[in-house]
Amino acid sequence: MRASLIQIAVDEDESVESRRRRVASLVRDQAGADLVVLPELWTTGAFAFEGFGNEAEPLEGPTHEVMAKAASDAGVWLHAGSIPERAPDGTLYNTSLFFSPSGELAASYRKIHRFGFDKGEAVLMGRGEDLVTVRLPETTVGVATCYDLRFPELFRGLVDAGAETLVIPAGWPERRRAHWTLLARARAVENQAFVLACGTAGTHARVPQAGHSIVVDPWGEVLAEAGAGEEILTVEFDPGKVAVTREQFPALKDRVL
Ligand SMILES: O=C(O)CCC(=O)C(=O)O
Repeated sequence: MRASLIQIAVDEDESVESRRRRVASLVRDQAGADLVVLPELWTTGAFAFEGFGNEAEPLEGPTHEVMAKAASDAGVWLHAGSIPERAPDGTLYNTSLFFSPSGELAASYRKIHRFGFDKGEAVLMGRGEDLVTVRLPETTVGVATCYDLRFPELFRGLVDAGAETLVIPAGWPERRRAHWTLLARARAVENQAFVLACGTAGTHARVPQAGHSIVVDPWGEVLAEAGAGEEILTVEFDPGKVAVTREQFPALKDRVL
């Protein structure tokens, strides 16, 4: 299976509209991949809080339209990262969109753990409630977003729902880059699953982004890791390795809680 993680630079000198066009073109360039992954809140920037309200869109808004077409043009499964979604009741959510190769919205996921403690996303956005998995021909994907990476129980829930590949878009800051790579490996090892974690590059709202998108196999080996700048990280992996790892080292069967 071939996956491309598009680590976009999210800087303030590019408009949302032109970034959407640019990213759609990068997605189309990935024709031939099975799965393409974009980062969290790449239209606004994960730390550009004022943009959440200004740029919020309905689930089937402009990003949905452009990304559905890009997925079908490229013929790929597309985890289109997340958007600031405005729900019909006015609540904002950090919502991921997952398209099939025909451009259908196969799933959406509202981020469960909102970041910021008593500010930012944690107060501006509503909390998602549902775990989401998506069945691809080669693997079952479980989705999570950025700060969710710190909450192992969410990933256990995804594994219980059948997840073998964990896809995690993020806008992780450079300041805590060591946590990002450590936690990505930890989630892979403890769940005996592939982890595909796609971050952003650039600087917005004075927060330099970590980049360093990473793909980890079920044994915890890093298959590929990006640098700090804009980059497309492409990796081939065998989804069958999940079943082999879980059979040869059946630690998941020893869970007692
Ligand atoms: O947990 C972290 O250190 C970063 C989380 C974050 O930036 C986010 O969820 O947007």
